[in-house]
Amino acid sequence: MNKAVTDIRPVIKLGKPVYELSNVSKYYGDGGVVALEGVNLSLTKGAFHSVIGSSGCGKSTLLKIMAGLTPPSKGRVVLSGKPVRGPRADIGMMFQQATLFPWRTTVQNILLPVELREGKKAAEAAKPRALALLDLVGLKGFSEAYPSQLSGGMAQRAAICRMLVSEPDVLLLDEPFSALDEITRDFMNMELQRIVLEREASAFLVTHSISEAVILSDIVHVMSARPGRVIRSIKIDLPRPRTLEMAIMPEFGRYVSEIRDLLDKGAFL
Ligand SMILES: Nc1ncnc2c1ncn2[C@@H]1O[C@H](COP(=O)(O)OP(=O)(O)OP(=O)(O)O)[C@@H](O)[C@H]1O
Repeated sequence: MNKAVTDIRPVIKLGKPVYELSNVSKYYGDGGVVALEGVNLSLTKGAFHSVIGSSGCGKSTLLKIMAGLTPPSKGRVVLSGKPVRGPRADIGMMFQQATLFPWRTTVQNILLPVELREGKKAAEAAKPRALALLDLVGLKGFSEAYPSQLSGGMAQRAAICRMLVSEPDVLLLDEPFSALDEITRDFMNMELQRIVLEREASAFLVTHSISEAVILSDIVHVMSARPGRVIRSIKIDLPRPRTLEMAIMPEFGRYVSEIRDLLDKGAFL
């Protein structure tokens, strides 16, 4: 048996914990599908965390539980000292597809969460913030454009604005750029890093890509195959801001092989 896998280390803490998951399990149906079993995670304030694991190991389930979209069958999820029992304004989410409503303009799409939560007046008041966010993501001048007039990368930038408009402390990202071509995806990842650093937000990214996890994260959590558990949390000691050129550094290569080794062997034990 691979020694690294049996050596389950406690999660490395970088700063103040903002999210705490204790012993979280999730069973689907009448308990026939054990998606997660005893997951313990601690996310630190202002840090970029990612979770990687084989297909079906429970990554999206974990994210949905963290977002309050589905309850855990067992265990506790606490964010900023308060249990997560449903969607909250301090949690921002982004998925693989931008899912913008085609009949709303870009800015109307961005303001939708505010409108749904606080009404039309509050959404109108938040418009300058939405326009500033469009500027931040390089979409200045596209506020009145409809989704059909945006490219895939532009639509995902608009989705970033929609996630940020409520000024969440935590960003939960479920493979947000995996539908984009590689060049756009690399670029968007660097943009994401810039935004997260600028806003001092905490981020949690679900990804299938080892290099994406390493280039973006302070900590990479490796999950076992179903039922998913966090088998190892690896601190990535590369300087910030990260650049795509860092992928040729020997340390980068070492992190990638360590994670690949865990996924090849340990994650399937
Ligand atoms: N609503 C549901 N009802 C029943 N089973 C479910 C449900 N959602 C997920 N599952 C099961 O739970 C397990 C974990 O699914 P999940 O989508 O969380 O995995 P994942 O790691 O995100 O997968 P992928 O990497 O392929 O997207 C899978 O076996 C899946 O079939």
